[in-house]
Amino acid sequence: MIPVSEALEKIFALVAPVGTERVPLSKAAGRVLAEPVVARRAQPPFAASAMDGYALRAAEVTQGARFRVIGAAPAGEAFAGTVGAGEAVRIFTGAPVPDGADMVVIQENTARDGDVVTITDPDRHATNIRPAGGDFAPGDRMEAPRRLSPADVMLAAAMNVPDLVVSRRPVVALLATGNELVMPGEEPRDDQIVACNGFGLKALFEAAGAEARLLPIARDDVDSLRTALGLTDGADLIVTIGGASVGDHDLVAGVAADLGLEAAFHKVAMRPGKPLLAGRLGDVPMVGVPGNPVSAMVCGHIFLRPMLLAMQGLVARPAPRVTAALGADVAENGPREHYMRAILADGVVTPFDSQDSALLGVLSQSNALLVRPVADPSRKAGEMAEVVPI
Ligand SMILES: Nc1nc2c(c(=O)[nH]1)N[C@H]1C(S)=C(S)[C@@H](COP(=O)(O)OP(=O)(O)OC[C@H]3O[C@@H](n4cnc5c(N)ncnc54)[C@H](O)[C@@H]3O)O[C@H]1N2
Ligand code: MOO
Repeated sequence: MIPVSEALEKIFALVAPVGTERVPLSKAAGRVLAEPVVARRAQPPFAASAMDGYALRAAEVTQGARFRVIGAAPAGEAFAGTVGAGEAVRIFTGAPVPDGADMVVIQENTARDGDVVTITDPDRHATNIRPAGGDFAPGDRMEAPRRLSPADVMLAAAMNVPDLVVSRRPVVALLATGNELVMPGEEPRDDQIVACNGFGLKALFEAAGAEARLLPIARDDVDSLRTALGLTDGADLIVTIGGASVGDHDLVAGVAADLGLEAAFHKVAMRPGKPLLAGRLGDVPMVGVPGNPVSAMVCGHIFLRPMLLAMQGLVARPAPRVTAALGADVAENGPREHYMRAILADGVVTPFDSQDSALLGVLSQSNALLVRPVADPSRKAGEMAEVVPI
């Protein structure tokens, strides 16, 4: 058994960025930007009115001052002339401010009569003009790599860049193994169970930006496993579920070894997740997660998600942690790092009483994993602890 930190290093050593593709803005949200976005123009591209009102000379704004309205500037239609002394241009939000004007008086502070506008409130605390380039200048950059938020996509669009170079989505082949498994919706025999792990992991991987392909369930025999592993062509990562432990029917490590798996490790000092294995099958990294559903998902959060982010060109780093006060006393921990299913709320983390790695209901109610270091002594409520939000 190796420590979690060492296993994670070995996991990162198995992967490299999967390459890039160009996608239109409409498909870019949530993807990892692979090349910087460079602004093709300034924003605003001209000094723009921030309000509906009258463009004129600020120095002339006094109570009751009157201006002759010499034209109009709707958004998208600049007024071509120059605003002189005693003149104003009717202007609307977003329109270019005409030459000669250095202030927009909002229409609520004026009275209009024919082509004359009178100041009714000489409030000069704001010019109501957005300077050219006040947001960004041509050549300004949005740096890569970064996960593109909706606001990032909006910024790229404003920079007049219609498509972006992003990391390809890593393709994950997900292979559940076990004679006891049937697909959801089928009629299980009394001695069978419904395969759920693949669905949880698929959802987790896709939320991390990957594309996950659920392969048909492999039976606990060498031929079935070999066949199933042969269906992983084109995958950037193979993830097997179950059959990772030491029982007579736990064949994954053996079959993968026969197929040429270059093992990185098998067994990690963590709970749950001890039987985790990883290596390289030909050119393709492979990770075998344990069959217990909670173990599979915890390994997903602690190893596979960081791995998939690194494959998309993001910095290879462990699942982010926060600190929180314990909401209950906890007993001393043993020789494996314990990831306890817990609820994190208002800076307090409270683990569930039952931590059996088969309890899907508890996992579903949890929003955090309370991390108990190896050999951590018992702790009192109120002491600080590390937590991985999930
Ligand atoms: N003698 C020992 N027995 C076990 C050890 C050990 O060290 N010595 N380790 C235990 C630990 S810890 C774990 S975790 C499990 C994991 O073992 P496997 O990876 O071999 O998983 P399976 O035996 O195939 O399955 C375990 C459990 O999970 C259910 N399962 C499997 N796949 C799915 C799926 N896709 N969806 C839902 N449920 C699944 C399976 O039916 C079993 O109930 O081993 C311990 N044993
Ligand atoms: O390590 Mo197992 O994953 O406790 O259930």
